[in-house]
Amino acid sequence: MDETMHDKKYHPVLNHPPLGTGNFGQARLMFETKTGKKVAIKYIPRGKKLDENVVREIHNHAILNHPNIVRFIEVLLTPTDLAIVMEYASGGELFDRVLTNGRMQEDEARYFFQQLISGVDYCHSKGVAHRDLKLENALIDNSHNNTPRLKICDFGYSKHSLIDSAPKSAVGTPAYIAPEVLKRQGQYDGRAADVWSCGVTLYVMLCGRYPFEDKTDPKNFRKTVKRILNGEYGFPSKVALSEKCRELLAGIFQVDVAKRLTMEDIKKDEWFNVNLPSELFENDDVSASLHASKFEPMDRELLTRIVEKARETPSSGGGSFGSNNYEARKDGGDEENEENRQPPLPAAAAADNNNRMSKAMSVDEYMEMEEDFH
Ligand SMILES: Nc1ncnc2c1ncn2[C@@H]1O[C@H](COP(=O)(O)OP(=O)(O)OP(=O)(O)O)[C@@H](O)[C@H]1O
Repeated sequence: MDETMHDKKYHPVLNHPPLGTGNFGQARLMFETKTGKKVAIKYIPRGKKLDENVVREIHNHAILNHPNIVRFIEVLLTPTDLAIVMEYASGGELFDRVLTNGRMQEDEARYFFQQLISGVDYCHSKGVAHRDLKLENALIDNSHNNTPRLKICDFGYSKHSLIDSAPKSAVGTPAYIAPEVLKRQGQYDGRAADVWSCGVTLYVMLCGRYPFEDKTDPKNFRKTVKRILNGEYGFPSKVALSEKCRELLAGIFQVDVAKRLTMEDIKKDEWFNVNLPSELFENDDVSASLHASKFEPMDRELLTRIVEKARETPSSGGGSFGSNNYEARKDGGDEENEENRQPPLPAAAAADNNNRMSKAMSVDEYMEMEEDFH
């Protein structure tokens, strides 16, 4: 693997702050040198810390090709990082849209929910359960004639039904985790858990807060867990939702997985079908090919070889735009921008970007944090 390839193929957008920083690395906006096209590249520092999550993220993301999923382009190595190259979604996170504009009317929330379901349904049809669906992992792409398009991202917790072991671990983001996942009683169906998280996403768009938080003590994870396990939620008095919309949410928030709506049920739901764009559920591969001009999934063996190489101790020296070089750039003036990037947070619970309940990690980690906290 030629480690200078990255620098030849992509170059940075000058003075652009990082798109964001996750548990594993940092995402940056870059240009494809040949075409001038913008791409998002996620840099994950090389070394032994590159774990199974990263491998799964890459393998599962690489096989997906759908208009409502951020398109995976390729992985490359720099001397310091593993670089995951993806389609760039220019409109930021759906989370920020709710932060900025407040809760949505039913029509707008349905518009995004339909696209979310279209993307998740496609993932499931390819054997992939996402397991960390939330507003922060739903990006907006504004490049289609000013019609915002939802793009699911971050497959770091995803599982493939054939390749990976059946999901057992309680991972995800507390406010969005399904009760059977929280119970930690062995294997669960990742698809049903995704349905639950889609319901939480819809609720947050409509109500501007999380459904299972205790109103008087929203940051108390134990209380939230209890309410999730009991399927206990209500609606803010100021939010007037139609009966059909409430029925859909009630069908999704069924603690008993056997009673919970499936993706098929949601696709037939009356509220869901209002103004449903016909192309959303046409034959997925056909509709995908309409949107993504040519799609050749990166060879699985090559992917595996690159990730294996990335696990080796990084070579010294620079020349790349990996994490080490990024430090140098920060000194060059990005730091201030980076600090100012977050919009001011309103009081509403859904707007709390530092809320521990909106960060993905395992439930055990949360429990430990809670112990320390109390
Ligand atoms: N393709 C993309 N287009 C535009 N912005 C992106 C893209 N991918 C990621 N981002 C932005 O960069 C941020 C960091 O992404 P990243 O996937 O590294 O971490 P994360 O989703 O926050 O968390 P983690 O991977 O640790 O669960 C995201 O929150 C998102 O706002």
